[in-house]
Amino acid sequence: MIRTEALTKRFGRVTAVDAVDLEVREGDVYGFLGANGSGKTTTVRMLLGLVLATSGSIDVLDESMPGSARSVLPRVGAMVEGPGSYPHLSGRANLASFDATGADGQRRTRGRRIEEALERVGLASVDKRPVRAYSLGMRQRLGLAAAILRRPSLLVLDEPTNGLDPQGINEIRTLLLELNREGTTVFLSSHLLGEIEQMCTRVGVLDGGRLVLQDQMDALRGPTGRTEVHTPDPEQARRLLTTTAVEIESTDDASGARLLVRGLEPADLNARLVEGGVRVTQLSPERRRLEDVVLAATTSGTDRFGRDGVDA
Ligand SMILES: Nc1ncnc2c1ncn2[C@@H]1O[C@H](COP(=O)(O)OP(=O)(O)OP(=O)(O)O)[C@@H](O)[C@H]1O
Repeated sequence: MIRTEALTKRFGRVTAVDAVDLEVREGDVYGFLGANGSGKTTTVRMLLGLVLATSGSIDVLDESMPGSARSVLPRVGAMVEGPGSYPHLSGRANLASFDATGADGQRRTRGRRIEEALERVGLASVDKRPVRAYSLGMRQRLGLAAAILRRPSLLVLDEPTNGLDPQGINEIRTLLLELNREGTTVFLSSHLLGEIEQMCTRVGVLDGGRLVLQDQMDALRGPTGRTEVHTPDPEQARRLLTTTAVEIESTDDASGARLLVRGLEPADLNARLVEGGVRVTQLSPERRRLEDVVLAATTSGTDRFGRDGVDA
């Protein structure tokens, strides 16, 4: 759906985007993760033909950008750096005027599509108030409504949850996952690790303009080789597993303690614990956390990334 090769953008002496090879596949929810200033917005703008690349190539929906912008852009729903709208018009009027521009906004279905888009972003009940009276969250939703108005096969969204409260963030997440299930490929940029970890099937990490990591989320969050066990009997478990490397951490929940066990397959470990009379409330292979993977890949570490909904 999106493929770039050696995509580069220089602003004078600053290399904002440095030889980036993106690969976004059909059906992905692709999370484009990077700290503030790492080059996300510049990349997104190049994908959409809003900024010219210094060098490198871009294919979107199998066509070259920006050369094929006229045929590509009507099939891409986009929201970049805050939604643009006419402040004196209502939300509906904004969507109608947006839909009337460009080749594909079929007039016959416009009214129905506008209502459907407003409904999906949670703005169905908006009245005739002009957009200038909207809260930031409402504007963000309106921007998303514009992006999905033409039922695009690809959505490109730059920080789509910026300015939303936790409930709004949740609603937008749910909406994007729903659209994805219906067949829309979603590419979204974010500086929030938690957001990407929760939603995305594939991740690209930008660090100082370079793509330092790109892989399927499942592969990144692969098993560590340890098994995580929750038990109310940690000391008994430790005695039983004397020949095995065991780390014990206490947890706050009622399950007692969390044990990290290396050197035994989960099934064997489970059998041994049960035979030894150790009560087990939970047992599963430990998986790597996205935060650790990103930390290892980036020079700046993860300090400059926001946690879930909270800026660093
Ligand atoms: N028009 C411009 N002229 C000069 N430098 C620019 C321009 N646009 C971006 N830059 C620089 O390019 C680098 C990347 O910026 P960009 O906005 O793409 O990052 P970002 O990851 O989107 O950050 P943010 O999350 O803060 O928007 C920064 O160092 C920025 O100062």
